[in-house]
Amino acid sequence: MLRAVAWVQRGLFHPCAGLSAALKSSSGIDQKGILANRVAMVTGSTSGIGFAIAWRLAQDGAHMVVSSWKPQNVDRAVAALQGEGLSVTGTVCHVGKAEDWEWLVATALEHCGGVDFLVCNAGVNPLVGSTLGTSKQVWDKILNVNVKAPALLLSQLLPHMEKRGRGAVILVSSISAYIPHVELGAYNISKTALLGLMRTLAMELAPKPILMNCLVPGIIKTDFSKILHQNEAFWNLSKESQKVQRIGQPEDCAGLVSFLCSPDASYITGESIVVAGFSLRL
Ligand SMILES: NC(=O)c1ccc[n+]([C@@H]2O[C@H](COP(=O)([O-])OP(=O)(O)OC[C@H]3O[C@@H](n4cnc5c(N)ncnc54)[C@H](O)[C@@H]3O)[C@@H](O)[C@H]2O)c1
Repeated sequence: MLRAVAWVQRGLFHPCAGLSAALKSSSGIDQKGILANRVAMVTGSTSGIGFAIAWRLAQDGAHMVVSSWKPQNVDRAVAALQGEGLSVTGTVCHVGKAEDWEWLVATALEHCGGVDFLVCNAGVNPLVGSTLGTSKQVWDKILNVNVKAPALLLSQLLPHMEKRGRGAVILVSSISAYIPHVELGAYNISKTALLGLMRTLAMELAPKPILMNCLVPGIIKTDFSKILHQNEAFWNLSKESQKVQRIGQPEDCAGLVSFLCSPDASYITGESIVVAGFSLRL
């Protein structure tokens, strides 16, 4: 199986040994798996949930566009996927910066031929504290990265996605949209807004071949959630409502995203699917 990697930097294009092959593999040659011949873009995909998703989609045959705001992390993620013989293009993108997501879209179009699946995973929470004590600066950061960036990135990408036929967008929300974590107010609100964004776009995009769904993770063991999963009192309390008696792993989220991108999910849109070891309906 031909697999390839390219590492693309803004203003400085590094055609490493695999680039021409990356173009070939993104156009479908030698790719195998349920997502073969498709291109998937995951934001914030150099660690945690985003990386697990990128890994899984690549294992399932997609050519991956991985990105994050730190070049060294992109480098590491690309090398890890490449080490498994998977097909990947990596570039730096801070999703809160318009010039970065414009570059991300241009890179995917030029070097991968387009995008079929967009997973808006990058998210921030710079604040632990009172909601009404949140500064304008913090509100701006949280809403820019967590809510506006997915909408604006998709608005750039959508015309190109439609042209390629069936596509899927998955927004990564959070269980805190349903059960707000105390002291994470602005973050909770941003993740609730993502549910609204998904539902609205599912309606607006219904005539197009693009499916819109939300992944809603519970507590998943990553650097991002350290503040929660390393807090013994919090975890003991969580276990009481948690049905599956273990903390979630990033990989627990990845299979669902692969399914939502697969032809088996072609009649599913407008859904928010909780991956939390419990159900809000129980
Ligand atoms: N871990 C959890 O318990 C949990 C629960 C619910 C929702 N989530 C959501 O899942 C998503 C991923 O979180 P994670 O736990 O994997 O965190 P993580 O810290 O392990 O990974 C976050 C990734 O996003 C990247 N990133 C951060 N800010 C960025 C920016 N401005 N532009 C581009 N990339 C950026 C980081 O470099 C990293 O690759 C987030 O949206 C988070 O809100 C996480």
